[in-house]
Amino acid sequence: MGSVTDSPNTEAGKKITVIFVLGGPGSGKGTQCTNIVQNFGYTHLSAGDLLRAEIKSGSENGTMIQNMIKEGKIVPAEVTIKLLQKAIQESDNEKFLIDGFPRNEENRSSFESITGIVPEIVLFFDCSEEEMEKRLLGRNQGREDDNIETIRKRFNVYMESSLPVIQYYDSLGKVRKIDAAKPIDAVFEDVKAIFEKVVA
Ligand SMILES: Nc1ncnc2c1ncn2[C@@H]1O[C@H](COP(=O)(O)OP(=O)(O)O)[C@@H](O)[C@H]1O
Ligand SMILES: Nc1ccn([C@@H]2O[C@H](COP(=O)(O)OP(=O)(O)O)[C@@H](O)[C@H]2O)c(=O)n1
Ligand SMILES: [Mg+2]
Repeated sequence: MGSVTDSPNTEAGKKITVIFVLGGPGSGKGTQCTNIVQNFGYTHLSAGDLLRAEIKSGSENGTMIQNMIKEGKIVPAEVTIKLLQKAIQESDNEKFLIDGFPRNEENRSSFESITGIVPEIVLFFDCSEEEMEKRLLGRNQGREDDNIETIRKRFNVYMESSLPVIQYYDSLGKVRKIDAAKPIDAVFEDVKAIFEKVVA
C-alpha cells in the first residue's frame, strides 16, 4: 500500500487523478466539492471529515485528533495520509477531490513521498477573513471548532502554514484561484469553467 511506482499517480494498481481543494476555513471548499461531485463525477474526500469519522470510530488516535481539532492544529501527516489512502483504495472511482489537504508543508511533502501522487491542479478558494468568520459562526453543524476562539487559531494556522503550500503549488503553475466571496452559484460558475478544461 502506498508504494511509489513508475507511474506517478498510481495507487493500489489504478491510475488516479487528484485535485487538491484548498482555501481558508469557511471559504466554501466542502460546499463546492458537493457541486463538483454532482456535475463532474469526482469522489469527494474531506480530510477534516475523515478525521472526525476517525474520532467517532473510537480509534486509538481519536483523543489526540479531537484535541488537535479543538485547538485548530494540524494532525500529524502520517495519520491523515493513512485515512486518505484507505478511502482512495476502497473507492471504485479514479478521480478524487481532496478537500482541506495538504494544509502544511509536512502534509504536502509526506503525501508526495508516501503515495507518489501529484495533483493535476489545485483549486484555491480565496475569501476575506471577515467573510469566512461570518460563515463559520453561522455554519451550524455542531462542530467543536466553529467557535470564535478556535476560529482565530485556525486563521493563524492558515496564514502561517497553509498559504505557503498554496504558494508552492502556484510556483509550479498548478493553482486555479477562485473568488470565493461571491454567492454559491456564482462561485460554482467559475469552478465549472475550470473543470471543463481539466483533462481527466
Ligand atoms: N459562496 C458562499 N456564500 C455564502 N455562504 C457560503 C458560501 N459557500 C459556503 N457557504 C456557507 O458557509 C459555511 C462554510 O462552508 P463550507 O463549504 O463548509 O466551507 P469550508 O469547507 O471551506 O470550511 C457553510 O454554512 C456554507 O453553507
Ligand atoms: N489536512 C488536515 C485537515 C484538517 N485537519 C484538522 O481538522 C480541522 C477541520 O478541518 P476541515 O477541513 O474540516 O475544516 P474547514 O476548512 O472545512 O472549516 C482543522 O482545523 C484541523 O484541526 C488536519 O489536522 N489536517
Ligand atoms: Mg470543509
